[in-house]
Amino acid sequence: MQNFDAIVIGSGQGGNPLAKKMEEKGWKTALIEQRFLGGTCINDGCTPTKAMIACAKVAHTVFHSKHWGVHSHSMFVDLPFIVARKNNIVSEFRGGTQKGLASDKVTVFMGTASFTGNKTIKVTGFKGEEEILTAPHIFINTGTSPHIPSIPGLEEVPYLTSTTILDEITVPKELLILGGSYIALELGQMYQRLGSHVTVIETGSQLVSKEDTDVAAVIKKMLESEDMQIHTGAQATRVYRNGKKISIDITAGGGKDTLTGTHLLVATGRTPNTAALDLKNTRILTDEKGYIQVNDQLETTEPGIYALGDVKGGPQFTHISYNDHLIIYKNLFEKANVSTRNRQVPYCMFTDPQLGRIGITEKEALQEGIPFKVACLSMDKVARAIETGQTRGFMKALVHEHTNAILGAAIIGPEGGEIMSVLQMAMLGGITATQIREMVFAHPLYAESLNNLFMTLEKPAS
Ligand SMILES: Cc1cc2nc3c(=O)[nH]c(=O)nc-3n(C[C@H](O)[C@H](O)[C@H](O)COP(=O)(O)OP(=O)(O)OC[C@H]3O[C@@H](n4cnc5c(N)ncnc54)[C@H](O)[C@@H]3O)c2cc1C
Ligand SMILES: NC(=O)c1ccc[n+]([C@@H]2O[C@H](COP(=O)([O-])OP(=O)(O)OC[C@H]3O[C@@H](n4cnc5c(N)ncnc54)[C@H](O)[C@@H]3O)[C@@H](O)[C@H]2O)c1
Repeated sequence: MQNFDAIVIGSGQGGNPLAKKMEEKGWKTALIEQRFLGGTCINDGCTPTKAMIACAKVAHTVFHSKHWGVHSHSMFVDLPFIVARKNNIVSEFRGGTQKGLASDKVTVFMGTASFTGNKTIKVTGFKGEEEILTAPHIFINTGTSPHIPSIPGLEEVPYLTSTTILDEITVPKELLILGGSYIALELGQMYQRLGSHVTVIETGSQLVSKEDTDVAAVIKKMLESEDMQIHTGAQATRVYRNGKKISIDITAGGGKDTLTGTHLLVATGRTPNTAALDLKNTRILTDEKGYIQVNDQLETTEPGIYALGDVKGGPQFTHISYNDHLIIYKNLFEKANVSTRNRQVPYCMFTDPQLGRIGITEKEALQEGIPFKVACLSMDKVARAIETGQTRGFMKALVHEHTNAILGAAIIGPEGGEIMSVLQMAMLGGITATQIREMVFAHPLYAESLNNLFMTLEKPAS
């Protein structure tokens, strides 16, 4: 048995910085990882997808270059090169994580962690070798994996997930995608731009179900304008091999249809990595889906054991996992009293154009009975967007009816995530819509149009 002051399970976006900081503070810290250092974000999530999405944008720009008066006569997509470029970036980031942990002298165990008691953990290495570790403080950062829905026949066809598809070196000719949210739309548009014919099948009545209907409608229109086929309100009832292809029977709008493609990507959400942890040997409780229950300071139902990142449920983003580690660290080492309550949750869907989001939606404001007004500006009224030839999308902000405080925003447009961050900062600092309407921005930035966005509160844009 090896004794530590702290054990971190999972090399995720919260676990790595927390392990390093605890070691720096003199706590002897172990970190256990069963796959790759760096977790989902670096190895299967943000880094590889955003690296490949950048290539798809170049392909799209070259393919449509005549809109900018530039003619390119021959172009082809070199997917093996794109995948190799992505792998190099991933390796570099993974190597950086490894170096960082080593330089801070965190003891890394490669293997799968499971609890044998409340504060004892067994690590099973890749060759079956076992180590027992114990510590008074344990931090679970084991993340999530692709959720595979139970649809008749799905297990009999060779489906792809967001992890496996990224290593395909041939562009799928016809790509069927189950799901119509972040992963489905980012990867769907990416493969469409790289040369696939993409069909999205979403059970919900709209894409990106959490967003307002006008936001979802604009995203659907934008993707359809790139020839993606989108079926919403569609229930997949059966999946089967059809010669060399895969077919899916769907019911939608009271009718039936069969969709066929060469490949199938399942992007229907994530499931928490808690099964292997053997939590039954502890007093840690999970919810019905397996997510670990925590209080607003991220402590589980077992004192001294915390959960951070996706495995605790709630918004699943890298920056939230990172912020979780700050909450835990500050409370433990700086005697702070910070929590997840009222934390800002910004996010950006990296379609092109992007969807940048912060604060509440119109749907939520109505549910909560908050008096609000809506500022809305189409991207084809934004000078910078007209100049760069990227006029799809719109800016929308919810403003408090009486105080003019900004309650939330959705920016669909070029650099939508960056523009959203300007509003996020305003929300944090209590800067009102009136102040932004009159603020001096550099011309001609996209953000400059925040002046015009808030002018629409007095006079809607024509
Ligand atoms: C395709 C895709 C794209 C994404 N894009 C974005 C994006 O653009 N922006 C964004 O903010 N978020 C994005 N996300 C979400 C983001 O990746 C996660 O929210 C983020 O990685 C946080 O993860 P985490 O810290 O909870 O743990 P993770 O990064 O998931 O790490 C958990 C680690 O724990 C290990 N582990 C699990 N069980 C055990 C065990 N029993 N023993 C030892 N080790 C174990 C796993 O192998 C893994 O390495 C994306 C996700 C996906 C799948
Ligand atoms: N840019 C980003 O920040 C980014 C990018 C990718 C992923 N992520 C994170 O990863 C997580 C997972 O993303 P995701 O898109 O897989 O999941 P999600 O949970 O956001 O969406 C899953 C979608 O699949 C649909 N669905 C469920 N079962 C279905 C079925 N049988 N057939 C068809 N559709 C079905 C749901 O209605 C839902 O719209 C998200 O929570 C997100 O936070 C973030």
